[in-house]
Amino acid sequence: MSFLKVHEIHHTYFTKASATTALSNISFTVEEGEFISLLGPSGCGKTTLLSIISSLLKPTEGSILLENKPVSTSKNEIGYMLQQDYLFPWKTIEENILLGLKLSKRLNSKTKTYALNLLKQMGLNGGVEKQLPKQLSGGMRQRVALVRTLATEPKLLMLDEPFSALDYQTKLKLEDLVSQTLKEFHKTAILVTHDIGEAIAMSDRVFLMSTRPGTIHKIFEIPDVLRNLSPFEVRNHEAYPAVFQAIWKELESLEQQNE
Ligand SMILES: Nc1ncnc2c1ncn2[C@@H]1O[C@H](COP(=O)(O)OP(=O)(O)OP(=O)(O)O)[C@@H](O)[C@H]1O
Repeated sequence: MSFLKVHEIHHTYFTKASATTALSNISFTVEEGEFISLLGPSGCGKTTLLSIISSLLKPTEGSILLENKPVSTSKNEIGYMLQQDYLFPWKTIEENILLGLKLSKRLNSKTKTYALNLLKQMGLNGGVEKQLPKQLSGGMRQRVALVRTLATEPKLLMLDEPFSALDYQTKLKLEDLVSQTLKEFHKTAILVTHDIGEAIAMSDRVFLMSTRPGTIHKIFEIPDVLRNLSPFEVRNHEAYPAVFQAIWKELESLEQQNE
């Protein structure tokens, strides 16, 4: 049994005047604890696919199974980390990270301690929990967003360009932190990114998507020597440039086909 099974997904957006086929014939499986990235040109359907996997959007055809069952939106099975942190500005950091637990009626002293400990583990201590989001830097706010995501202990994490609004140095540091945390908690994650380096540095496999309609064009297995390193170490490893070149070449040829 696969942890996540994406089976023959096909999706067309219909409007009164037109029909756009966003995804065609998408099938793959993801194992528990695996980290995969979706990489591809703009408009290849990455966001549509994430929405379908999280059951926020019903596909025209096909099915999604998480541990052999359809995904339930009510059970907090999926956690999100997005480009914007979406923290409530008028709520303290503590209130923000406990919100998911509160809404799902699972807030008790045990889950609260768990969330507050996660905050410390992310290096956010010294009274940060009593502060408001505007008092924190962009990188700190994304760390809070990660805590809020992990606090409800989701089975599957969706990371939709979570680092793209950050400066380069913060982004590299946060990639390391997220990667290390997800490995420690043995979390399964799907990352959407436009950054080839980030995809290689964080993933076990990189799915390259093509456009019109969106399909999985090619799957790149990241070599074993890079797998147990931190994203920062991966970027500096001698095996990294060859993987980068291979994906770059394939992406270029896809873009040429679209011109
Ligand atoms: N609500 C919608 N109605 C009609 N067409 C849509 C809708 N949402 C997306 N599309 C179309 O479906 C295709 C895939 O869009 P999607 O946003 O999933 O791509 P993406 O890979 O996430 O793009 P980007 O990298 O630019 O964020 C595009 O051609 C887009 O124009």
